Amino acid sequence: MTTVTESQVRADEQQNRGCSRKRKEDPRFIQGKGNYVDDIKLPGMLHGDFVRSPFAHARIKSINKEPALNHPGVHAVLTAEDLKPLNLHWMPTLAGDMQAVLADEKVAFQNQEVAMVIADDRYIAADATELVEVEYEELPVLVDPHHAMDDDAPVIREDIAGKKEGGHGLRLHDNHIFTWEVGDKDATDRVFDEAEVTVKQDLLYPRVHPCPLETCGCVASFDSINGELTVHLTSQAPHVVRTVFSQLSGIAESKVHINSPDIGGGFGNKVGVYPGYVVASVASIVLGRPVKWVEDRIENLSTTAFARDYHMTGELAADSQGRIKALRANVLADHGAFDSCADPRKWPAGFFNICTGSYDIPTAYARVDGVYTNKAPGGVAYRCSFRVTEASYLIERMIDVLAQKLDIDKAEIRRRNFIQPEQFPYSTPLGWEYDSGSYPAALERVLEAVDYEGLRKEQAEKRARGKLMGIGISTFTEVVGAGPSKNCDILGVGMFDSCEVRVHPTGSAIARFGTKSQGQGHETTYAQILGTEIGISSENIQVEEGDTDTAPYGLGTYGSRSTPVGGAAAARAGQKVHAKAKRIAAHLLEVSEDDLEWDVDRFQVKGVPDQAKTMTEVAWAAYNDVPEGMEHGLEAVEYYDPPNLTFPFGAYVCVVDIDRHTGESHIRRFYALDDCGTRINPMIIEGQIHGGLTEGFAVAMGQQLAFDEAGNILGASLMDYFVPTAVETPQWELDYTETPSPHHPIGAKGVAESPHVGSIPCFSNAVVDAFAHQGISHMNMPHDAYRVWRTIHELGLDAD
Ligand code: PCD
Ligand SMILES: [Cu+]
Repeated sequence: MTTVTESQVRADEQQNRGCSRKRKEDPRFIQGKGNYVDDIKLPGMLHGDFVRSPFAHARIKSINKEPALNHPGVHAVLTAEDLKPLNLHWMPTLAGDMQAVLADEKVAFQNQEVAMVIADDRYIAADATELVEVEYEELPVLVDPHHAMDDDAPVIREDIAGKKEGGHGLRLHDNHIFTWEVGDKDATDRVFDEAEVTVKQDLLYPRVHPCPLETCGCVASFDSINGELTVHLTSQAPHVVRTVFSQLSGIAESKVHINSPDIGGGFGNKVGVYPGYVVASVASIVLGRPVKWVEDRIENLSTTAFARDYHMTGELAADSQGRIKALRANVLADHGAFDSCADPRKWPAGFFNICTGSYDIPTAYARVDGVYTNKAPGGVAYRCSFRVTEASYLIERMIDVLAQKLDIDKAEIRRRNFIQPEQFPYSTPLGWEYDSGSYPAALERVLEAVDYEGLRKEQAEKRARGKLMGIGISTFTEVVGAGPSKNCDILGVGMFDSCEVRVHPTGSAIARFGTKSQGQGHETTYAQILGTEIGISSENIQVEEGDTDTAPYGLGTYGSRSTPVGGAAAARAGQKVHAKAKRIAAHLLEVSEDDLEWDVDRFQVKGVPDQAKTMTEVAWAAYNDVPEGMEHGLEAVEYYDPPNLTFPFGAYVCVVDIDRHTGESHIRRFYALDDCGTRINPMIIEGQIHGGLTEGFAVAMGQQLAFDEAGNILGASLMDYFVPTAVETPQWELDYTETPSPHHPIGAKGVAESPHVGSIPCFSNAVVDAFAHQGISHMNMPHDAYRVWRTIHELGLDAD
């Protein structure tokens, strides 16, 4: 009895896996001691700022740098002409396309980078950008992707005009990028032809932006004596950047040093390589001084990677009982002027083929066509594992559309279609193998928690009185943790991830990873994973990421891959340390390994708990008393290539009251149950879910990057772009179930994106549900007050 309690006390003191311990990184963040790129100041550092195009599509007739060069404090003005001799005026994108680093003879989106002014400080640089005289000849502008493939559409990319092959296969038009098809088209068509019921709906997922609080930036510093390039940069994937920089510049990868310091939010915006990084690096090489480039808010919103812009048509075929027989999805994807979508190389539409969701749909087919338009490039996974948000929106909206058509309750139709727990591992018709899930239980738990029956009764009463109340449900499945390297790579590098851990003589440790936290709390949670495996406290394990000189190679943090891949590497590296420690302990105790048992932080002789060696003792011995033939030291390295992705899921309910005079939505309740398998730090998970739900609320209720007919971006500042504060943000109610991943070493799945992926359709479903009795089955996002009011007004519901 006493020993159990006593080891429990020791386990609690370690604050390892499962403990809601406070975040180790927070003392520095909350005391203003974080170190962000813009905090870095090097001796002799200069500052760059871009001259950007006012037009969305125009030919550059001439550029006159002289007036800017004559301005005091200006050191250089770089244009595409200056980069040409170095062959750096274009750069390859992650999607197999090329992107202009500085506009080469023409511009193809508003605010495109045309020249960089490098000056003594940021203010001089900004002033001097206005002195650079650029003569433009305007060209016809293509804004609407639906007209991209018209015969008379303006050709956006003259550099590849007439090319029949792109980075992802055949091109059908000069503005066409790729067609991506998955599933069985003929079989799907046949099911639709014979189906009792079919529904079809156009769904616009507008262009939005991840909008991290810290914008993108870098400080590039070239050491001409040793030929080494150091770049401090806001990257979610520093090692990939190092490889790209080495390939672009011809500098040996060992002489390229990329360092991502603290990052103030990434959300997918900081995955790609931006022109600013390249031009600042060139400027540093040319001028022999460090050069800093940091975007302002408008530059961030209007030029660095956007997300979504998916113009989708969803179709379901079902029987009269609402059992789905087939799904068909057609998507037109607006990728802007260059295809710099950040997806694993072989996945031009990301993981959009998760669009069959949590449902047992026997037959399916999806097609995505990417096109060029005169908009900024991007296509990043804004809190979503590569187009999963779009997929989840499609299926969660479509199942509601079907429910309304058949007049079946929206919870009931989900019940009738769920993949059942005993069907896992489950193979989907579009190619995934879901590792585990327990969907019906999650839904029932949530319905009970919110008193779903009661809410429906209340809604009926309110409707009778002319009031608008909506109940939204979303029962989504996410796919996170890319990997497996056999089908996921970035520029040819397989998507494994890594952990290196070293236990010091006195029993504390340092661990380094190939991922990169942007606020997620990796310094805490990785330490907790390692702590449990090794048997030392998370407090005594220092976690480092982001410096490519010291961290092992890894593919970075996005797509909620850190826990599924980096976390797995941590667990396995910890297990390797444990195995060696056990041999040392056996040697110290003079017994065979088989006679030892593990208890929280020590090896003890079976049945004789007094004879034990703690990890602190073992660590010391690793440096002075190891068994014969064993190397000294106590460390391990793991490069983990996951056998599959992980499939977290959830069940959400949203209750909204809509004011029929103003169109304003009040989210009265939002109940979110998430299942991410084994939970490492419940408090961090709660924070991640709050963040994801808030960003989901932002997207569904207000975010949009809109353009006018001339391709001018509308509202690219925080005056217009909706970033909810505590004032607008609803109160979240959280819950969980725990279905471990069968293939992850400790059963953990990712969690950070799930609330975003799952909540957006839930908000939409709630808003639409408020109008269901009026025959409305879909409304496009964002559901801001004006747009909702327009629907109310068209229906005449605001009369009196
Ligand atoms: N089971 C479990 C899971 C998880 N966790 C935790 O949580 C977190 C998270 O995780 P994950 O899910 O794995 O993820 P990651 O990878 O780490 O991260 C990423 C994500 O994350 C999120 N979140 C966040 N937060 C913050 N603060 N910030 C940021 O920026 C951010 N971002 C966002 C995004 S967008 Mo993408 O990139 O789009 O794709 S993707 C993303 C960490 O800490 C971890 O550890 C735990 O605990 N448990
Ligand atoms: Cu995505």
